[in-house]
Amino acid sequence: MTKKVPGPKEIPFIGNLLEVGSKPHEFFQTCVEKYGPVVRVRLEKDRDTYILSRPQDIQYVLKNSQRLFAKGYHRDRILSMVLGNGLVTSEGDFWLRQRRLSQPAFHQHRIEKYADTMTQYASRMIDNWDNGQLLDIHEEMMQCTMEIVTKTLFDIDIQDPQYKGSNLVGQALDQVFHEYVNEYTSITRMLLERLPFSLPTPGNKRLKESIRQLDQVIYEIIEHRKKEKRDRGDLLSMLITAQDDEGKGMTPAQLRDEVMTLFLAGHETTANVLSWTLYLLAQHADTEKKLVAELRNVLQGRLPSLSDIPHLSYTKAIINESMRLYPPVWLISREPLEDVWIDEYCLPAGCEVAISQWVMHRHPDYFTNPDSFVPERWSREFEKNLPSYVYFPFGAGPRVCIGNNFAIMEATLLLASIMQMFHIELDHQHDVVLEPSITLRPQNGIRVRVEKRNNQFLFS
Ligand code: HEM
Repeated sequence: MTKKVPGPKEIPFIGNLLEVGSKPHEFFQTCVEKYGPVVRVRLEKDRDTYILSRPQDIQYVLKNSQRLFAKGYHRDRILSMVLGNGLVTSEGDFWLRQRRLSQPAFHQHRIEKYADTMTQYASRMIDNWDNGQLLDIHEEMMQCTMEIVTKTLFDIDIQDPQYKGSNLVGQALDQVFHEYVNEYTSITRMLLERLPFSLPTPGNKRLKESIRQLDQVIYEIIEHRKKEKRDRGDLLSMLITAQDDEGKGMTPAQLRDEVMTLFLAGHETTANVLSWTLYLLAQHADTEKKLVAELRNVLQGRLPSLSDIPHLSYTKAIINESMRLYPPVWLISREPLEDVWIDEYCLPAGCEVAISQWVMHRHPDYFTNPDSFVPERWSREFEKNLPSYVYFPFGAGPRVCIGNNFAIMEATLLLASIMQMFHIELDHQHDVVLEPSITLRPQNGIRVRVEKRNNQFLFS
């Protein structure tokens, strides 16, 4: 016999939507605190959401993410239209084949080649900053990670004069990204999902037009590359040459979907890590001091490189702690393909199972002072004793992030490049607001003043 899953009272027709408001992450956290490890809430018209927060239940869902649980992205029509059937949105055997074909592009020895691009582009960004300048640090991180992903995906430098002003991939991708992510917040997306996408609203028209333009550009590049028949060292070259056991590669449509997916998945997430890390460092002078000491000791004033990364252990602890407090992906959602049992509770096929990094990473059972920024907690001993499936910024199981090593390398190199040259001061006139969209981002950016460190501080 199944027991009734505990959860907050719902209002007819709107369920718990009012309580969720613009802070679903906090609502989920309160539900777990109040009702325990399995909570039922109503956020959609036609199905319940079950929030799970016990490591063994999270393990069960994520490990069985292919056999028993689907990702359920077919419900998000706009996302499906932008990403098509790429790695993030596809399911079952199709996903498995694509994952196997894409995996070699992310092997450590392959992505290590991108380290120089990362520092080079970070240094180009920093060179444009003046001492004392006010800027939106999130905008800077978004631009820099976008340039890095465009170069590593397509071997295109969007600052190169030959690409400037022409209708090229960086601009087209940026346009789609802007229309999709900036114009469709989670609330508008939830409402729009109920309307036909064929409705000629200005937003729909703009999104469709930018996707059309982008498709044109991407298909041209793919065609040109296929004719060129040489490995340019970028991710696209790898995807074009990848073949399955039967010697079959990806069709142009599959390549298009994977390229779009990698661009979107690999760009804003890493920018968010960097923005939140800089935001935290600006509020923790002691941590900043220790970080600068490590950078000074390891780098001696030169730009960081791949071989420095193993020596930047405090930098790594800072990134871990920042992703604990501000996980760039704050929620993983799954849909059971059949009825599943979690203890004495039966979760029906087709419901939503929600697993939240925000909730788990701040869970008081696993982290002392869970809301405090303490990079020192990331000792070897602590990592060894931390139960699995409590800290998972990149997900886990078969659908774990394919770009996790790429992202950590990029975040480390960019953070080291920035912090050895600049001190970041928050602009206290500006409110930083968390926006839990698909990613956890600062809604109106983060305004800061950048102050150049003097050479004496750097080299003495
Ligand atoms: C700090 C940065 C990043 C974070 C926190 C992050 C987080 C995640 C998470 C949590 C998932 C799993 C989602 C789920 O299970 O439903 C995921 C999947 C994915 N990520 Fe990332 N990601 C990051 C950077 C990147 C980068 C740089 C790339 C590519 C260049 C990338 C490409 C992907 C792809 C393709 C998937 C889908 C994998 C699959 O289902 O097979 N991500 N990411």
